[in-house]
Amino acid sequence: MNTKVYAQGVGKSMDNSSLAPREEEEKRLLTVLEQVGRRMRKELAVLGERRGDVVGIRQEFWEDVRMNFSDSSEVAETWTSIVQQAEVLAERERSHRVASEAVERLTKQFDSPYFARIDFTERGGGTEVVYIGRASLIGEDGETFYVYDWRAPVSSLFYDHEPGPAAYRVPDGQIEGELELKRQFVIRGGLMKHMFDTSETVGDEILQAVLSEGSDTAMKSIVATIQKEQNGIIRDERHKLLVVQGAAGSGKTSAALQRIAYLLYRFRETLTPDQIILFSPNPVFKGYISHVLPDLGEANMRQMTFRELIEARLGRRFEVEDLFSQTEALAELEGTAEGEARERAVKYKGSEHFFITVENYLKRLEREGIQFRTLRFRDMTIASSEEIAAQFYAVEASDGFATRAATTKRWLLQRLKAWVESQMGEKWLEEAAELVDQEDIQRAYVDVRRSGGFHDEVFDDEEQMSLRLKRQVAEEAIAPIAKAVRSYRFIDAVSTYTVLFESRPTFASCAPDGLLPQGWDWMSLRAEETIGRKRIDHEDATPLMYLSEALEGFRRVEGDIQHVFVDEAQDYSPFQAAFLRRRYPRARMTVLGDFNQAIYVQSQDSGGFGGWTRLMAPEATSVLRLTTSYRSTEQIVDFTKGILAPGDAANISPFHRSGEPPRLISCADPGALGERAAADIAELLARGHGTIGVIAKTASEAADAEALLKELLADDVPLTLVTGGSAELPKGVSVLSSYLAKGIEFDAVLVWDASAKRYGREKDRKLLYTVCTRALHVLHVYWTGEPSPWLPETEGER
Ligand SMILES: Nc1ncnc2c1ncn2[C@@H]1O[C@H](COP(=O)(O)OP(=O)(O)OP(=O)(O)O)[C@@H](O)[C@H]1O
Repeated sequence: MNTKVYAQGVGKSMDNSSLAPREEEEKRLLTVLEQVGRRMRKELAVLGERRGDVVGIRQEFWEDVRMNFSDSSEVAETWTSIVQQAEVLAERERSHRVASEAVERLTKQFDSPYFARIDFTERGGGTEVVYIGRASLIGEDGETFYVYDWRAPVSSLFYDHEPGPAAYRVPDGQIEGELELKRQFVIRGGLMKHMFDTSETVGDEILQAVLSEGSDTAMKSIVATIQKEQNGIIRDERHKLLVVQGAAGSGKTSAALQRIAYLLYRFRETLTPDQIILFSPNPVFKGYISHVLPDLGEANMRQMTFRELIEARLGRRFEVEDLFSQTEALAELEGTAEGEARERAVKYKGSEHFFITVENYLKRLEREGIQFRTLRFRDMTIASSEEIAAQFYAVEASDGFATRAATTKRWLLQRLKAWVESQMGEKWLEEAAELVDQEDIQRAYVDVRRSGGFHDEVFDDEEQMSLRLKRQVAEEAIAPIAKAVRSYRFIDAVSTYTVLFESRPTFASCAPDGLLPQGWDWMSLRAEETIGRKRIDHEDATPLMYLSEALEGFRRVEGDIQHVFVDEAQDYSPFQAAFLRRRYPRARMTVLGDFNQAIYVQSQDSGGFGGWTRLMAPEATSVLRLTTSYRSTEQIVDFTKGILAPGDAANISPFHRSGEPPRLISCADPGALGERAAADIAELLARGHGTIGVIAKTASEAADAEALLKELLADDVPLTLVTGGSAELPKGVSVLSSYLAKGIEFDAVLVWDASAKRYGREKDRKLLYTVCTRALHVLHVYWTGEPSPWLPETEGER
């Protein structure tokens, strides 16, 4: 590598003959900062003015509103004046927000306006000097580009090329030429700390420096050090489906977030953050990555866990098992016939075979077979399930489920209305109306007045009042039914689903090979036991959700989403992958995962990835690999590779950053383990490691570990038990389960009890790998009794 270093610091040598470029760059930096300062002054003035406006309007809001409720026309006028005043306030608040965002951006630009410079000579043209930063900076003339946004087409030269012949893509083609110079800067607080000329795509020194820093409780953006292969992922516009297999710590999540920022910039006219959705593994991870986009000056995309999706659809009426509980239940049943049957069911219900079966079943449901719920009030039938079915199936099948369901919904709402009218003479209603309180009578009175009642024929008006009252009472009585109809609950998706496990011929006729899966009888009994009792096994949740959403029509559910990102994709079953594809029919998909971290039974048979790569046509699909692990030191990466089977570890290489070897520590008993870990924690904190993760296998072991450590550590040590409900990663020492550690990282990781008892089975190998790869700088592995057979032999302490 050929690197010129212009200042002491991260680099090794100082090149005195090159001070002139440094002076030149410092001068230029001042010019840019001056521009930033000027813009800042302007925006601050606007901000002050708007703030004043907003405060003023808020204070005087009620003074400027004419309040008069003496009659209905006055009420209307009062209402209009409130609306007007609120609109003025909203408008000022909007421009206040725009100005305050600009000030925020400029503040960041003042700190570090750019991180790179490239000199590019276009073929047949002159040389252009381009500075690249997190955001662009354009002069007041509207023409001078002081800084280009890192996402501008020309900026990709920096990430993709070394000096020499180079090219970059523009929307209508490609621009070719010669990259004359590539320079990197570290600017902090407006001061030039370092400056390098480099011949590598993105110079090693800066990356080294960035990676050696301590980790934080929130993820950082990698904009200044994006690597070429990551840039390929970030800027891909050609493929509808991007599948990234990347080693632990290779920057999959980072690349995904940078890609979202890129897409929001590139398609800013048509794409908004709420049209992008990212599926995260758990709430802790959600919090962990939620600062990256705002830091890049973009609003966050939507983020959710698959669990939240399931809960939203099924959680209100059923107790739905989650993936962790399923995993722990399977572990407990291991070796029993029951355990074997359940594992078979989990794998089958996550398979493509089952997905096709459900799809075929849906085709059949186009003709017949959907189960509907009878609408009933007390013992009166408002619409029977047969009538609803007849209505649903009367709509042309070619209109699709969405239209048929919506038409049926409208019909049912009409039916409810008619039913209310039909009840006017009924005794129950008369009685109920007599019990009505004063407030309701008042409402009926206002209603009658509004519709022009209360004139001379007093008798008639009274009758109208009574009718109104009764109507009101009847409508209130059936309000829950109307609400259920509006949210399509007249379709009984659960019963429709269970038919598949009640009727052999139905299942067999839908299965792609006409066969029942092995263990169908067990699944059938299990469905009766669980679903019949309002409990849903995790393996049934996605198929059920699929059926339920398909019967309402997916377009209605989430038709507007344009990009779906799935992180930790190896944890999804092929069924779930195919489901997401159907759920977001118009979306492009970016899917990132690592088959070496596939720790759940539901996805193990697919090699962790099979389900994703076949979702779209091969020409629309790109499968990429990231093999360099940036997170951990060379010593940790080499060690963790040793946990995997040799074939699986073959494609992982560390980024050359050296650290201390992992420590393997055998302890006499749990008490000794606790004492040793507590002493090590105190030492690691004293050495300045800001985030320490104590990772136990299960949630209950994590709770025990935390209780023990709390006793042993001094009171002022920041120690937190991170649970499934935690939304933020705390500073200091976090104690958590292996499942929650997915996707996040710590300066130091202490693996709590890596004994053969805990991590002894083949299935535990990838889990142990996942846990150990969370470490940036320090890794300690403790156990009692026999160590896990997956721990590699090292020369460390035993
Ligand atoms: N180009 C880069 N420049 C600087 N840091 C990087 C770069 N790529 C990755 N990193 C750092 O490496 C670490 C791991 O990145 P990230 O979490 O995105 O990896 P991952 O592939 O999603 O990991 P895992 O699968 O293990 O969860 C992070 O600290 C990230 O900041």
